[in-house]
Amino acid sequence: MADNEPSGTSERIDDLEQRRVEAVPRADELAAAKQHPKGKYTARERIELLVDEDSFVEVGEFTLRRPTSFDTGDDRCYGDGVVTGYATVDGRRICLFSHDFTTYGGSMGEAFGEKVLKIMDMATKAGCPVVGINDSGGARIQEGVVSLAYYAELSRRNSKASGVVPQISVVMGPCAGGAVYTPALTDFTVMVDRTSRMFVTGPDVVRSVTGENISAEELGGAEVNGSVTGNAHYVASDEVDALDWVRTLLAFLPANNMAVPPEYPVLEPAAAASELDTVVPDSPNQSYDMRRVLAAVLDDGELLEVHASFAPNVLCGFGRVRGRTVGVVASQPLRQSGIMDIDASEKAARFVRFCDAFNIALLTFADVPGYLPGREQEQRGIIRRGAKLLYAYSEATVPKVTVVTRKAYGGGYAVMGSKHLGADVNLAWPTAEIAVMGAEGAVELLYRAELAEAEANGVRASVRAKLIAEYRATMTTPYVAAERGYVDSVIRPAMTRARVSDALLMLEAKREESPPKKHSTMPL
Ligand SMILES: CCCC(=O)SCCNC(=O)CCNC(=O)[C@H](O)C(C)(C)COP(=O)(O)OP(=O)(O)OC[C@H]1O[C@@H](n2cnc3c(N)ncnc32)[C@H](O)[C@@H]1OP(=O)(O)O
Repeated sequence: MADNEPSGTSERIDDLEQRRVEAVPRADELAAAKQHPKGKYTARERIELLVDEDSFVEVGEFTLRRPTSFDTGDDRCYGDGVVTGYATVDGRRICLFSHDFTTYGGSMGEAFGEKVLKIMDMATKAGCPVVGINDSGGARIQEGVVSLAYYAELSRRNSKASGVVPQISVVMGPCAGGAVYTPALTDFTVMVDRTSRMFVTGPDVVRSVTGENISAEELGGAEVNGSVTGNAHYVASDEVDALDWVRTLLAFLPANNMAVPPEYPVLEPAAAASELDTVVPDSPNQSYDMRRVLAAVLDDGELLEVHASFAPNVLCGFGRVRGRTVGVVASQPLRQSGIMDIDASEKAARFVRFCDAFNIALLTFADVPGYLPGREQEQRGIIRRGAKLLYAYSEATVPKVTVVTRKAYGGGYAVMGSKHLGADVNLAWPTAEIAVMGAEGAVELLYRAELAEAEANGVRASVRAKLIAEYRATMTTPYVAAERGYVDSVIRPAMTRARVSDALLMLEAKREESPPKKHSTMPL
């Protein structure tokens, strides 16, 4: 034994304490000195902001990287650029990892990769959510192919854990190259305005390969990933806001796919039920805010929106009805009249599949004039990509309750939680217009000859108005669908919360089996 090595028990304990000081408080002090001037928290501070006080148990704080043929490893430090462990959030267990940008730029090498995989495996076996806080320069250059291997391994773990435990990524700095695929494979990604960047190749590479000059913010900032690409589910104003959002999100979710979401005390909605009787305007061409409907249906009117600024023509988010989590998919007539387009379809499909995987009942509100027509959407693949939502609803076996508030035209009717896609309870307001298309378009198509004759006689406007009124009275009502049982009940809007909550209670123990298969072949 070397002279400076501890021999007795008390010396060994002292030695442990010294090592711990070096691995944790001393490392944090150095990290804070680098991160704070940039307006960023350290890896452990971020964990402390996320989890319950004193609940974090670190795993692998004494990990050291192995020397490589490239260097001697003299600069090695404990932890190897990532802090891993488990903790509780609101008393419920989570596993987490948090990149330490101040150690080798938070880049992933072998020891780092092993730590992350270990915690992922632990979460999957223990059945608890995983939160990954990303702030990294990507693959560690000194460790070459080994670091690439760990990215691939991590993608495999993400895929294995998908649908088993909720996976949440928080991007709080750079996230480039292969590193972006872990957030992409997780269920939710949170970015921080102006400090997060996520791109496959950064501006320098873009410039050298394509000659294009583009800033990092424009290429992969939080704003662009939140509203254009849809990679970010929430854009936080700062790091504290990002971690608050994750805490709120976790409170809606079950620990794993075998568990049910946590139950909370029942809260009354934020708006009176009677307000729903006046939400839908008399004119079918006038919009209204679907959030007003949700305010009178959900507990406390609370909706935790995901993808709020991406495809805002459909709202997706978590709320509660009588203390139980529901996944809300709702047309938003305020934005593009709530029409279904590619982004809206993919956004809602992903959300529906998440809810189905994690036993979260689906509550759909439809006011949708159909699928968006036109060259741009057709050429970008609205057929294949629009089919994703049909697929997701059809595949979902959780309780599904749908309310048609106004328009449910054409493919929009079918896709927004219709009975034919397996919804359990379908309700409609008396203002519902369930038809192949709106009255104006239908009359132009059906009465071409009559309208031409009326035109010749100088009475086109009055004939057209009469035909539209007739079509509305006979075709665009909820009663044609109700007669056939496609709608279970036409209800007074003010009764919506009561009827939705009764339906969800009735469906609480719903069990629906799907035929055995290896996996589906959904249109990706
Ligand atoms: C399958 C996976 C494939 C991939 O991940 S390929 C992508 C590989 N990564 C990259 O190309 C990004 C390389 N890094 C960068 O571009 C920049 O460091 C980055 C992330 C934009 C951050 O820039 P700054 O905030 O200015 O910080 P900085 O450059 O001074 O870096 C801070 C310290 O971190 C180090 N670092 C950053 N990325 C690293 C990496 N990948 N491997 C090893 N060390 C890395 C960097 O050398 C610097 O160290 P030091 O403080 O000078 O000792």
